[in-house]
Amino acid sequence: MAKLVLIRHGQSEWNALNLFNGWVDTKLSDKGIAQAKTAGQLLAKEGIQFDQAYTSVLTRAITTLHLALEEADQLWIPEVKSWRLNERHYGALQGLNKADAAKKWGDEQVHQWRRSYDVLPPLLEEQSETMTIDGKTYPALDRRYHDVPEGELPKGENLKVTLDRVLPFWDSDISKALKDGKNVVIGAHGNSLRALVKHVEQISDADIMGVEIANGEPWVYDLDEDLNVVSKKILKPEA
Ligand SMILES: O=C(O)[C@H](O)COP(=O)(O)O
Repeated sequence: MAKLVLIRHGQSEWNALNLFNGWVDTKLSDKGIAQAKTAGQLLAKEGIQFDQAYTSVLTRAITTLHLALEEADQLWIPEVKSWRLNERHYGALQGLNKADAAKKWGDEQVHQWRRSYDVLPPLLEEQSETMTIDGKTYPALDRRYHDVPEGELPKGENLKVTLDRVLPFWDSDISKALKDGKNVVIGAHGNSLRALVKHVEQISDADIMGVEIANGEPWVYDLDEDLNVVSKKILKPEA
């Protein structure tokens, strides 16, 4: 039996502004920092001893993982970062305000882009290394992606495409650690984690639309040796 803990990053600066984030490398807001620390306290209270951590190459997930592990006194555990755990690439929606997008394209269209399994967002015409919004420049598709296989650098992804690029890393690294009985923590993103949850819980394409993962609330699974879910709970801060 092994434990798998999924933590969506705390609120990012762009979550706070209600902007589509995707692969743009924004930082945690003050609220996000507090949520990450609370996640660590919740994990410490559960007494979970981790063996291995995984995270994306985006600052908001890495910082959340580190703050949570520090609170749980386990910042020392081995850690692997992979672009395959990045947020879903939101294509040409990145940097747009979600409410403005709903006014322009309609609530239903935006809901499909955000929650459906296989509807692609409008794609980027070209990839750029930075993204500037309200006079602030953020890293986007920069040198950290030099190891992405040719043709795989996304211009926009739905959940299906996200799952397709998360799975090779699940198979090569994460599932192996779990099968070795290691307790694993993954610090990642709303949609890369929804993709993993779909796979782990074998959720249908239709039902995954209703799955939401809140910022900074750890999802804790007990998995058997075939990685079937034995139990699951979501740790929530006291109201
Ligand atoms: O990329 C983003 O904007 C968020 O991290 C996830 O956004 P969503 O809830 O619109 O999928």
